[in-house]
Amino acid sequence: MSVSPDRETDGTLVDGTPEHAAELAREQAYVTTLYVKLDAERVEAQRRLDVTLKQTGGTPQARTERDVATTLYSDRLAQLGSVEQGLCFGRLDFLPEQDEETTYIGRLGLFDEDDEYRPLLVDWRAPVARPFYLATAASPDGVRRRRHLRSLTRKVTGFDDEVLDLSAADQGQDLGLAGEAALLAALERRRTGEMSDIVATIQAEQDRIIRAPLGGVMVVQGGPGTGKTAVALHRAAYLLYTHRQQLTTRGVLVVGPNSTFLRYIGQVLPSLGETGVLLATVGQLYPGLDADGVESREAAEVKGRPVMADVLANAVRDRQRVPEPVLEIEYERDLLKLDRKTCAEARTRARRSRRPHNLARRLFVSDVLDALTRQAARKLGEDLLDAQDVQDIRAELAADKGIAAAVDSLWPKLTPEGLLDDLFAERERLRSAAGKLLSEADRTHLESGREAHWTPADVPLLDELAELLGEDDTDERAERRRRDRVERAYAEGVLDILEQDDEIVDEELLRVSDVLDAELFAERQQARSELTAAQRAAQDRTWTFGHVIVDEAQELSAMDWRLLMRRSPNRSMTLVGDVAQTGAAGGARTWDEVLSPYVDDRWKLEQLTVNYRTPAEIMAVAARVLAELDVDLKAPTSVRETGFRPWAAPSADLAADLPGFVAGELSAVDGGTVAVLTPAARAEEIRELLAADDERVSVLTVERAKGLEFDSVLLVAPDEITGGSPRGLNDLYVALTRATRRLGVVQTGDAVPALDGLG
Ligand SMILES: Nc1ncnc2c1ncn2[C@@H]1O[C@H](COP(=O)(O)OP(=O)(O)OP(=O)(O)O)[C@@H](O)[C@H]1O
Repeated sequence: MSVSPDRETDGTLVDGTPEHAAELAREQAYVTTLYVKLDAERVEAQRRLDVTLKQTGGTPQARTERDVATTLYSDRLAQLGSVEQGLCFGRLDFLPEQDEETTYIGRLGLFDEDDEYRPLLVDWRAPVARPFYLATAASPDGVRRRRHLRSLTRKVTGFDDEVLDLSAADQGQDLGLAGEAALLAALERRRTGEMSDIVATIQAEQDRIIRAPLGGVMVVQGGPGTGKTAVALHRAAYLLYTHRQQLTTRGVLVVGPNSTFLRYIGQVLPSLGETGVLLATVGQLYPGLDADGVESREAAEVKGRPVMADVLANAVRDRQRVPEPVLEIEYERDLLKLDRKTCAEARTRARRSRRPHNLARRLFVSDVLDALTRQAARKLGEDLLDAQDVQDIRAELAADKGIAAAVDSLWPKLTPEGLLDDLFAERERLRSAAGKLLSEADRTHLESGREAHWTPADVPLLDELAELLGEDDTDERAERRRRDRVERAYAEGVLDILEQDDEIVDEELLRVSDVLDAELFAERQQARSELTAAQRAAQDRTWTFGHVIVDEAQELSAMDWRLLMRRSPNRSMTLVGDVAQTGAAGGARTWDEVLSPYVDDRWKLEQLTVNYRTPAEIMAVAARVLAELDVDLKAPTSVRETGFRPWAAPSADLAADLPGFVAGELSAVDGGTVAVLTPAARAEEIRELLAADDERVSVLTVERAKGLEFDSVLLVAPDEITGGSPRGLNDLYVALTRATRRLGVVQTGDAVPALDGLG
């Protein structure tokens, strides 16, 4: 290669030189054409939507066509709107022998219709984009150069090149990073309180997880800051792109630990053009409730134990009673009697049906009515009655309020909420249902933690009860089946019409026949009532998702897992977490323990090893805590150093000292975010202390800070954090690893040995 002042020795252009400026101008020109194309697509999608919306009336077929087209164009418009920022962020140039054209990579695919649909921009999720994330100097996959484009609004502000030849193979590749300059720039930026997407800088170990096959259970274990949350969300976007057919109708569920966390990650998927994902906490997975009540750690732990499934099953059985010894019922100025034996037989038959309580009730009621009818008939003189008379008597008995009340007292209709409320409120009921399954102390926790609000740990119990109780919706279902038949016949006709109409099916969108058969179509049409799959799923407890992603999965209890497994009967799941960060008393110690009841050993473990968040200086402190937790656990390797050493300071008077520490950190992070992490018992006091309304400062317990990150972290009273729970050291580890730049420890009490040596 000839030596040029415009070039580094590896052939990359030197910033500030004329050749660099010329190249930047060429990239700007190309990116400008992409935005012109994007604008044209928007105009066209809007035009088609307007035309569609203007159509009114017509046959049912015409209305259906219109609804399909409206949804397609609205989705398309939303997608085109979401990719404005950083539309194109990468470029691949291939080795001459590859005979491949230069490829530009971005947030969605754009094609040139006038040139045989030549790709102008390749969606990051498309297979051809893969070398952008995977190619390395040692294994270049035909790639000669990878370029990261930097931009601000529609202006290209710069680019970073990597030439993938072997002479570069050992440079800065210890961690196998791709696009190191772009990556470090992304990591250095100030945090805003909302997570950003990482499409431009996904690393190879992350890419393999994002693009793993849809089926089966995959666990992604990784230390703090290794990008588990980022990977989980990008995986959702990838799966929706690659398996749209399967996933748009059933939807994707992403479960997070609390609402603060969901707000933090809420913008990532929309920024990737995906809106059809349901983000929820376990506490939100029981329709009609947003269970955010607070209770003691002990009560939550007991509620999460697997034996609670048996306790609840017993509680339901306890409500299926028989008279002791006879129940007398007044009927038409006479007395009918229900004896223990008759009722016990009816109960056995109903239980043996294995139907849920409210459905088995029909059998019980029917047997009891038969017995009462026989009695009433005998009194009237059996010989005088024909079959119709007997049937009439039965119908009258069935309609009698006194008899209904008597039957109810033996086998009542129950709701999950009513039953759980009674169970925790009435000592005797709980004692009977728990038997030896819970100790007296356990029961006291359940009784004493009663609040007006349902708590997150109540939700899996309510869900379990909903399964045990069932809902007697026989009449509704018959009506639904009738509607289904009509809709399906109708859908077959509509599919034919759509197939023939190119106006309706945009080339960039999926062809209707690719994604729908008549059955699916009918299913969608039913739901067409303006709701997305995610919205419908949120209202339907029995909804099963196409894929379930769980973040901070280590925190879930055994009962939470039972609920989630019901939502994913096909076991298509991605579970991300870190067993070293488990804070919940009933959370996971090992993944095997969590999963073996459901999938035995048929699950796959993937690991993430590089920490993108926490600088090496802070990670060195956290690693000491981790070693104390378990010598076999290895902390992830930090991708960068900041040169800033974490500090510790004693404080005998927090009220006097803390505001000053916070102000110091705020100015040090220059517009960034500061978190004050506190033991739960001090949270209120500290919130009052720092009452000044600065949205850059958050006061959080470690539990609430899980999964979040801040430019600076001030950790108050670490000794109270470690001493505050049986998993105190895990909590300390979580707290230390929330910082992206700075860490300060404010000691109010005893020193914590693992933190010795902080300056
Ligand atoms: N490839 C990447 N490019 C740019 N930023 C990244 C990349 N991977 C991760 N990050 C950033 O690193 C930070 C940590 O990522 P994330 O929160 O997903 O980690 P985590 O493993 O879920 O952490 P924790 O276990 O502490 O919750 C985030 O700011 C994320 O955007």
